Amino acid sequence: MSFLQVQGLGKRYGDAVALEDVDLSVHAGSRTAIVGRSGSGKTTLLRIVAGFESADSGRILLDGRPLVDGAGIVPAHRRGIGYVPQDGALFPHLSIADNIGFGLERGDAGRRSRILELLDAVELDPQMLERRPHELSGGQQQRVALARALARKPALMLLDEPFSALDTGLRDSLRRTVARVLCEAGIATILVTHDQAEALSFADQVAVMREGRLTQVGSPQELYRRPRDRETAAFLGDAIILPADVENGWASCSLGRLPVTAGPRRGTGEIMLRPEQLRLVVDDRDIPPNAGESAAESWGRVIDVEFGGSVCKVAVALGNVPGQRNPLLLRHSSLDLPRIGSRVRIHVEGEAHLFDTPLR
Ligand SMILES: Nc1ncnc2c1ncn2[C@@H]1O[C@H](COP(=O)(O)OP(=O)(O)OP(=O)(O)O)[C@@H](O)[C@H]1O
Repeated sequence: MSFLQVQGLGKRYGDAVALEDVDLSVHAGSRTAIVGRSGSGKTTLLRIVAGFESADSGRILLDGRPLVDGAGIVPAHRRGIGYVPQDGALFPHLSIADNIGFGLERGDAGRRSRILELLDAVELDPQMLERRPHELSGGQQQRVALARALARKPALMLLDEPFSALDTGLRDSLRRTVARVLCEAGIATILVTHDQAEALSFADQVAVMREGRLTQVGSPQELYRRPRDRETAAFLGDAIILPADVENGWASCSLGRLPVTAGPRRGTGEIMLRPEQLRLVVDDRDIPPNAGESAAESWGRVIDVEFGGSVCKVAVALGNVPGQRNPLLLRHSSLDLPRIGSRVRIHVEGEAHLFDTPLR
């Protein structure tokens, strides 16, 4: 059974719809990421679950207990929910020890040892305990914010873009620490983020939010490989989208004849491939004029190369589609980058994905 259930949640600010009929289930001890563009309603959803905002309609149940049900609301401090905002929001006048121990009883004999235990869990040095927040780096402050939110052993942790102000290396390491700490404590977590790579690597359930609605919810693999539509596909990573004629589980497109996950559907529509499904073979020597007619292989000419370190981007104009306006953008190793103007083979691996949109 779901640990957190959000049912038909709605919220307006004046005429602006922030949330519309949002349903979400989160299992005990699991990690959910909510992704979506700026203004799509992610923070509003988190703040209503935390109890900092009220909903106009809908219900929220935590472990079977109603938190929001019509006019009835459990106040934020009675929900047993931890919340870490983007900037950590530490108390600037309190020491690190008192920030972490803020929610713990002052006279409690175990208070000091609990603070030390939390400091250790978030991998901070005990020498920092008497410092003030401004004497810590941004990443260290976010670790303190997490330790403070963990102090009262919440049943659910809400993280609102807690890594977004940090640079990439620090962000990755802090994300791994946070995931480990929450997993060890068995705390169900919802992370809000703009960053698709962060969502896909952190969560075991990803929910995509658009204009106040959850448009698709599923495992990271399912959403990445089987997005419902173009916009979700592009939001979760680079996508190669091509018109195709679909019949009997095969798609005929500018890259040849590809197997497609279409079930019994047939007609003309759009298929999607992820760039890692396309392998570019540099081969100037002997490409016969009818190359590209075989299944899952095509050929083209390199029109641009963008050096990007470990992964580079190669723009290829397909040879068998003279009128094609947009070149394909393929990923390639920096070790054997093709020259601009050279001819290449493109080999497609795995199945193409057909969007849910109706076929013509
Ligand atoms: N207090 C408020 N008063 C009026 N409108 C608000 C308020 N809070 C949010 N909104 C509006 O509600 C919509 C959703 O905002 P929300 O902050 O939830 O989006 P978000 O997806 O978290 O965006 P971001 O990623 O930029 O933080 C936006 O159109 C926003 O302008």
